[in-house]
Amino acid sequence: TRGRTNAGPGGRSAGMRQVYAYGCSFGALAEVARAGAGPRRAVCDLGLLMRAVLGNVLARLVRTLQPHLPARRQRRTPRQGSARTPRIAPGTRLAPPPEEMIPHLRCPSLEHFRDNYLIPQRPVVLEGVMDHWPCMKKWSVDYFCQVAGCRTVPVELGARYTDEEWSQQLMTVSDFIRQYIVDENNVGYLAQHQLFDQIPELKEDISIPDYCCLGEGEEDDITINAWFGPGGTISPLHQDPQQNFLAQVFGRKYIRLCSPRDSENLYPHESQILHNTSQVDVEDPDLVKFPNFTKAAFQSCILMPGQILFIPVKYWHYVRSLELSFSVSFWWS
Ligand SMILES: O=C(O)CCC(=O)C(=O)O
Ligand SMILES: [Fe+2]
Repeated sequence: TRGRTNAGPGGRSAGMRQVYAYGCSFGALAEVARAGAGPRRAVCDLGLLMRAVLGNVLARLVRTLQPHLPARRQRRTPRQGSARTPRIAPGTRLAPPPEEMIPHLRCPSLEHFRDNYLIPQRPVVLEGVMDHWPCMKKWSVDYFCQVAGCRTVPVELGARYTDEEWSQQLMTVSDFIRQYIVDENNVGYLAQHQLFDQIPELKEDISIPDYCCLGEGEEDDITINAWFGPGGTISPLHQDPQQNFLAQVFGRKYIRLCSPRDSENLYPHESQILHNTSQVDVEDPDLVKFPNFTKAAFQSCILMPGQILFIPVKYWHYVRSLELSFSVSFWWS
């Protein structure tokens, strides 16, 4: 979850979803009704959407209240001008942390994946696992218009969910496509949405990876999210509480990972809501403000169509789409 609401990026966490759900249900209902969906679908969309959009209201609430709350002890960020502020000559170029390649593997056996990646909690890119999923041939912008055009979905507006101007809006899939996919001047992200519960027809085009059976949880408890957007969407560096298979259907994504063992070098936000999100802009880090960021060890990849990235529990991840992209994530335990 991101600054989003389940456990993902800041805007995306469990508590936020709840508060948001209570606070926004009337607004969501009005939106859905306005969108003109049939009454049964509208009720179904509403339940799903409340979970997705609520994070927004809570985030705003926190931002509004934060200046009025007593100052917290700053553990990680040295105060400007304090003795601990690093002395760096103006113009000195600070080196960002180096990146290592994430290993790639073709259809490993269940045992091999379990012993070498799941148990030691190491990321890996799996190839050849989703080649035969129908989505690989079927899915396109036109197809989504046909199958889901009139359905209402939550869309994130603004570069990052951590930005002041970030917001979420409910709109139909066809409006989203018209405004943010066809028109390349705007960035909108249909992010972290349980589209496959909303539109079961689309679920037939994907499969739950067999490796999920290595977890202790039930298959029914796996959360499947859709991530659909143009090039340039960014999920800031964050961690989620479950194992994740991030499956890339079309488009490429640049992804950087960092172990939870490095959390102290990543300067998580101090607020409860964004505690799973780093304050550092991974691709343009302020190393004066966040000097220990250089100590963090990163692994990265460009996730290509047909590849599935295993992100272990609580592993930090940063994601930027390089072009029109559709990913499906499976959060499992
Ligand atoms: O693809 C993205 O933008 C973010 C995906 C993510 O954070 C997740 O699957 O947990
Ligand atoms: Fe995530």
